[in-house]
Amino acid sequence: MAGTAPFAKMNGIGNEIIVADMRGRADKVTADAAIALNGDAATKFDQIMAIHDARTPGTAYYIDILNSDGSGAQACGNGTRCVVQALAAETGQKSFTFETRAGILSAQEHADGTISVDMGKPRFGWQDIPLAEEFRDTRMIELQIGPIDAPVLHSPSAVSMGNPHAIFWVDNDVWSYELDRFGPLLENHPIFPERANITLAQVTSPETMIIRTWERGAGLTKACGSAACAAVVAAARTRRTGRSVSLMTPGGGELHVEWRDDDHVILTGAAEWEFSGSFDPSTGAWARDTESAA
Ligand SMILES: N[C@H](CCC[C@H](N)C(=O)O)C(=O)O
Repeated sequence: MAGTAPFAKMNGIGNEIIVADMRGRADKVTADAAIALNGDAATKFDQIMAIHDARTPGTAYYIDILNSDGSGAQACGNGTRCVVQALAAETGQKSFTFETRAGILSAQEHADGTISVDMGKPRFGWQDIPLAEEFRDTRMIELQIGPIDAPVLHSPSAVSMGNPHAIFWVDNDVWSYELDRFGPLLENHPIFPERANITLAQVTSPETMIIRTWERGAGLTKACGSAACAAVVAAARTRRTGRSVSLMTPGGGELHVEWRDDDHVILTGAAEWEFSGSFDPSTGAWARDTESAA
């Protein structure tokens, strides 16, 4: 055993995040540790953002992202903001370049404490998302749930933000859908060979929308940053909104997404520290730091 590692329990507008400090060590946070931490009400989380030493010149750190079921994720916008806030508090630095399994991304903390993450360029090709079969136009794919002649949800847009997303457009109240019931079926639908994050989006104006997300590997969450990016890109592509949109999320928090003319998608929002502790990255056994005990 390589010894315990420090962690901070944080959230990105309600998206439950554990930032794990794995710098200077060769081991990884295991799926078993993730499942154990998620099984404890005090450390229940949506994603672990494990900060490792850099692998690539020009990047500060490699970030390994785990979902609460122990699976890996390529992108996590809300978690990346938490990582930036933790590192900015530690170092005084405001801008960072990270590597994740989806590639290199940059992020910065602003004077008002909000943080912007450059989530990179969206991808729309069916093999890139990925989908199991060819769709020439992923603005609307054939997929529905509910009675065949009166589907409850149908014809989502599909987008990769490094990770796979399906966005279902709803005209009426986004809260009226049983996403906890449909989420698992859609996440694991055979059309998504790597599963998918499932979002319901209600466009309320060309600059605003409300989203709810069932996350791949994590279930219902209070916010999902990459889903916010996917929803805005898909909404702009289908002329439902412009390219700069504020989103309300189930936790009550607001995110802002801008799909810039250079094709990069910028996610902006807050991050919040809750408490710190140390944990065993192989088992998930943990203890709260006494000075941060509530
Ligand atoms: N909460 C994250 C997304 C996690 C995505 C993950 N559930 C997956 O792709 O497997 C966010 O803020 O972007």
